[in-house]
Amino acid sequence: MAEPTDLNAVQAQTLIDSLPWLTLFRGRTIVVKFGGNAMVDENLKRAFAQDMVYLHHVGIRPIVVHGGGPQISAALAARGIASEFRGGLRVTSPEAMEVVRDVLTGEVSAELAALINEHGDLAQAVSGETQGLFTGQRRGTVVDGEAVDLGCVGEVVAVDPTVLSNLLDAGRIPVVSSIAPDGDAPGQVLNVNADSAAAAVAVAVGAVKLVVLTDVAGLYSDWPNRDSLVSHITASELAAMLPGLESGMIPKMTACLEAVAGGVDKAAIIDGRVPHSILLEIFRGSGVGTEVVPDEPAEPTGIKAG
Ligand SMILES: Nc1ncnc2c1ncn2[C@@H]1O[C@H](COP(=O)(O)OP(=O)(O)O)[C@@H](O)[C@H]1O
Ligand SMILES: CC(=O)N[C@@H](CCC(=O)OP(=O)(O)O)C(=O)O
Repeated sequence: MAEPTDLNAVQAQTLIDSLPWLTLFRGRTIVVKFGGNAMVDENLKRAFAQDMVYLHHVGIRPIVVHGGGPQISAALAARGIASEFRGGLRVTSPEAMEVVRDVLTGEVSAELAALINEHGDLAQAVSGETQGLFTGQRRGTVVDGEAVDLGCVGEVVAVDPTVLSNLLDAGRIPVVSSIAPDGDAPGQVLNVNADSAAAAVAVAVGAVKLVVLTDVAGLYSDWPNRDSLVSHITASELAAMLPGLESGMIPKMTACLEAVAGGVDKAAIIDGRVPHSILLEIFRGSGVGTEVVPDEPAEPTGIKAG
């Protein structure tokens, strides 16, 4: 009988190394945010769909929340509408809102669900408008101390996770787009940043982890130099760093903070340009990008360190 080759041994070790993580995450819900910038490459989209199917088949309950910033900007440009971002959020006129909704729910969600469904009838696209999933509220932002009106932009102020838990219980993979009905103006919808929507979902379903795939390796403390990647940061360290962050990292890191503050064990920003990076994030002890964890719990009263 042939001796196992080194490659065989490495492959077997890789599988067995995932055992503790399979045990830990089996039956648990993980929310995965797939950013629009990581979504521009066909092969990456296909690899992402495979990863979601893999997680599903090993007994993890993935929920996908997707972005689509570059896709929305392209669709607006095709209609002669310029894109403007303030504090990482798109200024959204009522006319632009129609395009945002069409792109996110009509194109991006449908495409991601179809890619997953090439592996079986698994994915179901839903938006914040589906069965009362999200209730939104208009929000502006503050840039350089000045209040900025963003138009039809909102945040998720309430989540009814029933539609998501029903889908998960039925063995499906929900694919969520970040459109929310305006709770204060019936009939109107709001454009919600997808990182922020993903955090709201993660908290509402009691997810064990929020993983955000983007087009950088993680959070750099020396942006834009990219010499020092932050691999591990606590909630209070991140809160102190937030006011100095720029553009797309503002909503992303705010979302990580909201997720861990809301009871999610860990939020991770990882490089969506690396195929299957999410499998490394989930099935390896050390993360692959930036992990955000809650502050260390205070030492229980009455017990002294030895
Ligand atoms: N400190 C930072 N570390 C890493 N990326 C940063 C930082 N500050 C700003 N960025 C920018 O944030 C971008 C990611 O946000 P965004 O473009 O909204 O991505 P996504 O489509 O994945 O949500 C990066 O491509 C980078 O240009
Ligand atoms: C209010 C706001 O900025 N909404 C985002 C929604 C899509 C999104 O968040 O996409 P990414 O994850 O690819 O950035 C937008 O209009 O671009």
